[in-house]
Amino acid sequence: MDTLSSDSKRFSCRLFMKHVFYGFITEYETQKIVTIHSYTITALLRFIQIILLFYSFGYLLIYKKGYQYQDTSIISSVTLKVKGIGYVNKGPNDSYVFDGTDYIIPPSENNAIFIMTNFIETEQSRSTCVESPAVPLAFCKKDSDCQKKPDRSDMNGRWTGRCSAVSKLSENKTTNSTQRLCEIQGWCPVEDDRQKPTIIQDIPNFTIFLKNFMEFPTFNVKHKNIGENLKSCVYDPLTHPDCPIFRLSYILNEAEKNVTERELMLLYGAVIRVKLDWDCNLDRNIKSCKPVYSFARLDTPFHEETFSVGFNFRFASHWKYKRSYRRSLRKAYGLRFIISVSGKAGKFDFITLTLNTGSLVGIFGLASFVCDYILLNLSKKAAVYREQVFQRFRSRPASMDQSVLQLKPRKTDASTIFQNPSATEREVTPVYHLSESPQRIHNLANRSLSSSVLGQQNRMLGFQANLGLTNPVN
Ligand SMILES: Nc1ncnc2c1ncn2[C@@H]1O[C@H](COP(=O)(O)OP(=O)(O)OP(=O)(O)O)[C@@H](O)[C@H]1O
Repeated sequence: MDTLSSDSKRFSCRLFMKHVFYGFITEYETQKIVTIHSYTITALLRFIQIILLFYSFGYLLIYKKGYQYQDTSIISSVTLKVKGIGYVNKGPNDSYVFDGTDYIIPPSENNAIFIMTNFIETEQSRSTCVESPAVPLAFCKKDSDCQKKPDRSDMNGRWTGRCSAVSKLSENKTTNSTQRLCEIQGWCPVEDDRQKPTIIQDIPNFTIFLKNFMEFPTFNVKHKNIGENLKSCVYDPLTHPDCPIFRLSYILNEAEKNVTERELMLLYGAVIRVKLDWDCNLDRNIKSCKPVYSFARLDTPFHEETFSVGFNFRFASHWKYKRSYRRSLRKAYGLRFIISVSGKAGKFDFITLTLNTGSLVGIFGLASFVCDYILLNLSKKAAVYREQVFQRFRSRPASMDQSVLQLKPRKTDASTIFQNPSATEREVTPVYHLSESPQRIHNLANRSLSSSVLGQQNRMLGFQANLGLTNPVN
């Protein structure tokens, strides 16, 4: 039984493949125009056509400039210059002034700039001193505690093996107590980053000049973000949208909306992304092409981060005083700006226009496809419409078909569905050779006609018909 059914499946598969193959080489399909008077389907067709017209020609071709060859490769160079005078209050009548050379570290970077907003400074010389209480291994009671201590990466020098007493100010800085810490040999005194930070004032009023030169190599077009006859200005989206000089307060506001976060950014540092986005229509004058500036914060907000907040690093300036080496160590917190430039340029191109128009015409044909599908499969009179739309025409005379009916079934014979669209399995007629005896032809015919193979074949053809490919079988 199983063998029989698997044989029949294989047979039906083979028949189907043969049918498809013979159809492919022997059946030519041509269009037939059928006019159907239906308000509903015509209204639907026009509605879809209007939508597709707006989408394909309005949106894709005109708004998205489907007539242009577009390219996103861009070569660019950015230089940044910050101006502004900051100051640090040391006491009631004591303040230090900081200019660009002091707070920009290093003086020049590629597509980035760091502005120091806060720092901890420690004057040091090479000697021995107690380790910082921030190092957990530093605490001791006697010298022997400091001997054979392991070396750790967070240490500020090398253990000398001595335990020294130092005075310690309480949290509220009112009482003095002593604590014992292991001594180290290194740059002394060690930095204590728990001390009061030195915040540089007036930073939000600084201005930053973003100078960008760029080229679209595909079109051999060069451009810059500085307009002609540009006078001293500061960017404002309404009054000076073309000015490339930005106030830091504007950038900070754009990058971070929360006031507390902004204050913490100045205290602990942050990373800000500045993006220049060019979108140039080269069919117009290149001078009318302006970049769009956008600013966003790249580091994690302080209320979300616990392990490492902000942005900081250390650097030192060295000098020699009375034959001994000295240095000023600075732990610098600040704003790091990363500049990225992206761009797109488009120019009219006849080949692109031709190719895109072809695609758009194809999209436009979707309207008829949808309506045909509804008409032939979902509408009440689908069967009637199908009968009118699909037609099989045989160029051979009917007599020839009759004679062929007398022939023996060949292995290659596929069943044929005749013109009647409501043909059932029983109307599917195989072809026979005359050489067979009438009894054998009768037996063969009965077996072929009742086989599930032809039923399946008809169902497949029905499926094809649903796709609008051939004559359907009900
Ligand atoms: N961050 C800034 N804020 C305000 N103006 C700036 C800034 N950077 C540059 N400028 C001004 O923009 C103009 C062009 O700057 P550019 O650096 O090309 O010229 P410069 O003569 O080298 O500038 P400067 O010597 O003043 O630093 C100059 O007038 C300059 O003073």
